[in-house]
Amino acid sequence: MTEDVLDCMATIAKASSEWGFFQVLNHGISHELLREMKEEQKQLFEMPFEKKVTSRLLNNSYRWGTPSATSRDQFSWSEAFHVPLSEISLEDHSTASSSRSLREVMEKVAGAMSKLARTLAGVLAENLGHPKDCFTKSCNKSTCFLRLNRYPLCPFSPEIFGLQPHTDSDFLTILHQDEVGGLQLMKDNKWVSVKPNPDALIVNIGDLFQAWSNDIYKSVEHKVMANGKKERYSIAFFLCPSYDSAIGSCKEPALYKNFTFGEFRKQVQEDVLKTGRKVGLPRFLLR
Ligand SMILES: O=C(O)CCC(=O)C(=O)O
Ligand SMILES: [Fe+2]
Repeated sequence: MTEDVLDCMATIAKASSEWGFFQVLNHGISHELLREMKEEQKQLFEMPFEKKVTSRLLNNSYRWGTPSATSRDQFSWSEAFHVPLSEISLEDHSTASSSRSLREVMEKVAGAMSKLARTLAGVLAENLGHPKDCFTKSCNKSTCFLRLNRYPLCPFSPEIFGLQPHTDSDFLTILHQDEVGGLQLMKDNKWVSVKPNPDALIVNIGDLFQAWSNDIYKSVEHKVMANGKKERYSIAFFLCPSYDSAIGSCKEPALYKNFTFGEFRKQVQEDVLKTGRKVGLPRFLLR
């Protein structure tokens, strides 16, 4: 490996420890493809709400806001399609069949982001002395998913979130945001805005990678602020393993109990149901 490559790998590892977030340039996903994706995404979301809710589009993957919210501060002013990669190309039996061009573009974006996510996860695993594919082996097309997000302009901004503060329940996320802005991440107890850069993709470490790395890499809280003037679009790829995958710590002494991704998801869902909030990793700490 050349010195440049080693430097780049060290920079990725440092950012994952200190920020839990970084941006990548020269990521191999063309502007043209990302532009086409946004166009398709716009057309999809421009359908009437009624149709999005009832017509089983993209295998019934439509979600809006926070239907269970009981107060303004629990609400997310956004809507999304949340699609496992294995379902992008399936016939969706919807009454308003989503277009073939949308599915084709999604397939391309998913393929490219998946490759990038695996490369980056490989770099971060090797940095801790483990084989590149030691956990991405258990990530496949039915466990990873793509989320298409739309943040409509919001008359109640800035009191309302576009997306509630959260950490991602995966290994690693690749995100493409448009030029509007609004994404913020937590650094040293302060919210920091992630300025849109049309050439960059955003990468963030998820809860599973934090547990596996024994807290060396950080799964950092982030949120999206609603915007009173402009709607915003983003697309995210989530690198997830199968539910039966064990997420042990790769170092001793381990900070976390051994748990499977399925157990983690179940606990998150129970906490959200009971308290309205995800607790996440602290539930699995050994002491
Ligand atoms: O839209 C964004 O910028 C962030 C999306 C996000 O955090 C998520 O989908 O988990
Ligand atoms: Fe997120």
